[in-house]
Amino acid sequence: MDFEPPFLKIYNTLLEKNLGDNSENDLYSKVEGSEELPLIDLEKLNLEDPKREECMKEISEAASKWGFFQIINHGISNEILNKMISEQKKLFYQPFVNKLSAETVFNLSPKTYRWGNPCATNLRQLSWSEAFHFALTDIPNMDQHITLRSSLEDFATRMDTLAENLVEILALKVNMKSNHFQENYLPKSSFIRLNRYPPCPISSEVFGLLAHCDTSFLTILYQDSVGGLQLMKDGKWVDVKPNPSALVVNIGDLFQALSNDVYKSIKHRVVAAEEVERFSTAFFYCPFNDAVIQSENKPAVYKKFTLREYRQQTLNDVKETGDKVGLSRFVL
Ligand SMILES: C=C1C[C@]23C[C@@]1(O)CC[C@H]2[C@@]12CC[C@H](O)[C@@](C)(C(=O)O1)[C@H]2[C@@H]3C(=O)O
Ligand SMILES: O=C(O)CCC(=O)C(=O)O
Ligand SMILES: [Fe+2]
Repeated sequence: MDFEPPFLKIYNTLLEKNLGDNSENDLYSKVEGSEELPLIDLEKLNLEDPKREECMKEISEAASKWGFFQIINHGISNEILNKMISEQKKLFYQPFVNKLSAETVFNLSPKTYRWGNPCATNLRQLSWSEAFHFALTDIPNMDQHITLRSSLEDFATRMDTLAENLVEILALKVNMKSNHFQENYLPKSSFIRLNRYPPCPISSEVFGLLAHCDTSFLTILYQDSVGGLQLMKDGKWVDVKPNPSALVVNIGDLFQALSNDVYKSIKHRVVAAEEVERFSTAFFYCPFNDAVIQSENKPAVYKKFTLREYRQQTLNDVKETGDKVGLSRFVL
């Protein structure tokens, strides 16, 4: 199919070198934890205290204990989510050569389309997936993509409001001012990442997406019903089972730093499926690039840094090592 990225061809050298090598072959051996990821009903936020307060507590406890939780009654309609996925499919089903030249062929911003991990140095770092990134600020200019633009706009508007509500609740619980995010981090550099995980003939050898933490304050993810997302909990990989009415929320590196490690940015990855393709859509809630990330708490765990510095460090690390090093680069 001419829309599939040529993973096998490009990964050939690394695969030939490593297939049959057991140290690289036990990729999925540690999977399975029995604990259930918190599922939080946001409907309770519309009720009177103590129900509302209880819900806020559930959110902050999940963010500190798990760094991950699922939400239901989140207010984003199935219509908006389905419309997004159907536009996403249309985009991924374009010929691979056109996706590669998305800047010229589709008149999209540079680096909108990404596939695999061009910097991988070993099997553990290969990723059997492709993605499109859309900065929220670029979406209004997508004149040549009317239906995609409208889906992205609807999705972004709802996700942005939801993310704002969640970060404000989380901020309150670590004694930050209730409008901390509004006052300090506007305009934002939030973006949407459309993910596609093609069927993978060597699914026991490579990941759909290698283990990473997100560079964001908070990420909200919509996943289809295929499954494959796993998160690290107490040293074990735990499946995030698909729930069609839920969205997955996770704390990103920036909120971990801002909360001085109260909230946790947790490693997660996606296991590749052999027979079926999988789609997910992620909203990364981020401040403007020169926003300073610094906790008020003492003693501070991290040096103060700007998002720009953090992104640059990540880029360099990925280029040099194939992997994102992350927050440990900024420990005091
Ligand atoms: C190779 C990589 C690119 C990535 C960092 C990683 O090591 C693994 C996942 C990628 C990801 C996914 C979420 C965000 O889009 C991102 C910016 C991040 O923080 O982790 C990207 C990284 C990237 O594109 O540089
Ligand atoms: O597809 C998923 O379930 C997770 C995607 C993800 O982690 C990301 O886009 O950062
Ligand atoms: Fe992620």
